[in-house]
Amino acid sequence: MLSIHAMPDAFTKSECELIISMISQSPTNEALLVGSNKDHNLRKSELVWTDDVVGMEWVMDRLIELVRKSNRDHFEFDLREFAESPQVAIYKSSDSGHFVWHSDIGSGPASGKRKLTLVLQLSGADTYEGGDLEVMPGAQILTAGRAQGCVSIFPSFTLHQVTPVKSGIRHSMTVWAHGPAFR
Ligand SMILES: O=C(O)CCC(=O)C(=O)O
Ligand SMILES: [Fe+2]
Repeated sequence: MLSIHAMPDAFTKSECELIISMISQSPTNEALLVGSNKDHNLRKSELVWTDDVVGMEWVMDRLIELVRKSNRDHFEFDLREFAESPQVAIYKSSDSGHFVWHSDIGSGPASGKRKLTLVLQLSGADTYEGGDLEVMPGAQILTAGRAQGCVSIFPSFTLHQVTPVKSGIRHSMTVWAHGPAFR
């Protein structure tokens, strides 16, 4: 099974900047972990759920198409729906934005059915330091593509983390595809 599928130019730089400016007008929520426990040692970021932002339908349409193609070509999981709003996470160096090692499969009605995780790098790679998305599909740690507009897709059970942002601000968008339990 393919561990991480990278699509380097999935979005253009100007599309990423447009998404950042659209979400920057929305109020943010403090990031909650799977199961809604708040623990800043585990995660520190702000979140915007894009279902709450008008004019984002084209983004969702594109993300669905990318997941569909990636799943057809690489994963072949039984996917049925996108049961949760995509979220934009904002990791700021001013509060050491980060997210420690975790899997995305939770115990909630939607988070328990997550099967593929898609992360889109929204910020320009040289606008922040640190903030690497690292994925551990096996014994080795892989660093996801950092280029603006790069999409990384991996099974939601895969351990991954975002290292602390040392300077600047990192924006990313995450969406999950859901389906029946693995068997
Ligand atoms: O921001 C990222 O690159 C990853 C976010 C993440 O792991 C999550 O929302 O579960
Ligand atoms: Fe995650």
